[in-house]
Amino acid sequence: MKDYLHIEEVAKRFGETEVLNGISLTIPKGGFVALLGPSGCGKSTLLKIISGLETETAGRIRLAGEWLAGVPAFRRDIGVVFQSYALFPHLSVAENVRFGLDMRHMGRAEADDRVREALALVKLDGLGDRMPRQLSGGQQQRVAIARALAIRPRLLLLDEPLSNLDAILRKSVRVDLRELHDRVGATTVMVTHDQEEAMSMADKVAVMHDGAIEQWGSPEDIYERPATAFIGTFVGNPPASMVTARRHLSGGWRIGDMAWAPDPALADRLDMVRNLDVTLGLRAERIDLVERDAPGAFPAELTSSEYLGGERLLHFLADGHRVAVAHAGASPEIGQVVGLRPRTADVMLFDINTGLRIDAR
Ligand SMILES: Nc1ncnc2c1ncn2[C@@H]1O[C@H](COP(=O)(O)OP(=O)(O)OP(=O)(O)O)[C@@H](O)[C@H]1O
Repeated sequence: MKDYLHIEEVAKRFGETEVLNGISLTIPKGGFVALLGPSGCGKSTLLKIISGLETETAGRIRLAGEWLAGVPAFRRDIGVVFQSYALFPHLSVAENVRFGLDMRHMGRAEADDRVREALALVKLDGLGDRMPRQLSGGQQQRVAIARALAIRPRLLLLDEPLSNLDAILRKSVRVDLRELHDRVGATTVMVTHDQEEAMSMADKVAVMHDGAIEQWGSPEDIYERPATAFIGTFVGNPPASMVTARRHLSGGWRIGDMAWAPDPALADRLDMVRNLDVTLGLRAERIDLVERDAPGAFPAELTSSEYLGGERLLHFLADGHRVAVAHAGASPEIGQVVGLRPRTADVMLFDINTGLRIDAR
């Protein structure tokens, strides 16, 4: 079912404040979608509206063929996992997982089976009698997921599910979560502000900004073809560096006050830009370090260097613009001026005024 979850023009206002302005999304059965955006962009509000904990001001939502308007949260068969896990501290692990089943007045034997099945799914078999405080953070998070899965939800909603875990655990749990999603055939919507999490787990990502979806695409689309400069600076580790190039009246280009002669193929692309100024989006792994006056390069001074194991992330200043470069060879000295040559085909061009990407590569 291609439009298993169908969100149509959903808007939300709190008083005068418009938090969501007409969100539309369609998610197939079995899909794993991430809502990615900075704090305050409205992603949690959208999740709450889907789950029935908030009511939309306008628009409508259909799940598995059923319009949800007026259907209370507990009748939607949606499993929700919040950032804080919200386990009941005075209930055992099994009782926590059972909670939604008791709410649905499920018979004891069937509920016992479901609890056992859900705990096995998250690999916590045998820990049903423990209390939440006797579990690690990662285990508690899995109990919260087991509780959401026990009701065999039509939809699984995850709100920043990994944010309470330490960095190492987060990386392994994100693999576990994705595998679990595939194994149980769930359909999942996850909210996160962490681009790495969104890109590594989801089939499709909705990048949200100021209550709207700025781009909807696969992780590759979002990384390779960001629709706006905002997305370029939000996605990627490190994010793309943004550099303003200015057309010089006597021909050629400048970066700040420095003359820059882009290689001919890039110059052709730049020549199609109508404005005087253009924003170049440069990915750290797609810039070569060369002699300062090598063809196609612009000069930049090394200001700091981070060792990342295997390679370094070098931070340069090019006449006021910060540029990050991933580099595996020997590092220049701090303060040294070298040439940075962006790989022509990988340079992203954005409109200086609107931030929209100019050319389709
Ligand atoms: N009940 C409410 N009443 C008034 N304003 C609210 C309410 N809930 C959320 N907001 C506002 O709506 C905006 C979006 O909030 P939301 O929690 O959806 O953002 P978010 O993208 O999930 O951010 P975060 O990652 O920080 O949770 C914020 O400006 C927030 O202050």
